[in-house]
Amino acid sequence: MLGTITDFLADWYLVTKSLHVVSVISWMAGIFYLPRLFVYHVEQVQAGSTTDAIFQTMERRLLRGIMNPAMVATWVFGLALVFTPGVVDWSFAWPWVKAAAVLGMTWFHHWLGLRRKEFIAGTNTRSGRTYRMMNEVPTVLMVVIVFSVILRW
Ligand code: HEM
Repeated sequence: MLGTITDFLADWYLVTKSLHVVSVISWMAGIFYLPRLFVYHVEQVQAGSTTDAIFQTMERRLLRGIMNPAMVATWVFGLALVFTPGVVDWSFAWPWVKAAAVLGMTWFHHWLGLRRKEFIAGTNTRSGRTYRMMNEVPTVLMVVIVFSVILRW
């Protein structure tokens, strides 16, 4: 049974990896853009206005329509790669570094989701500057992830 699954994963390795990268690109597009929307939302938009409603719609569609499915797909195809024979050697540092950075990225995604709920409730307390600074978190994590998965130390 287990042999059948690993054979299947080995046969589909390059397809799984392509789908992983496609999902990653979609997830990252949203993860970089949503905090930018929050910056404009805080700095330019009056709570309760029509523009507020438009921003909330854009934020909901980005998170629910793109980022959530893309994150799930990234995890599914990424874990399929982990279980593909010969892909990950846990005696190296890179899989651990990547795993830590990916958990950080997943935390950041959920942090953005919580902030979106505050915008809906009209209780956001964070400044545009905070959202600008938080935008650097996924940038740093992305650099760490790409270097670890490609250099494979
Ligand atoms: C969510 C959990 C994730 C898991 C479990 C995971 C796991 C993996 C594994 C095992 C590989 C295969 C490495 C190989 O075949 O050489 C891989 C490839 C890759 N991953 Fe992920 N990954 C995840 C998320 C991410 C994220 C968030 C990014 C980017 C921000 C990313 C970027 C890449 C890239 C670019 C490759 C292709 C590397 C290459 O072919 O040399 N992954 N991933």
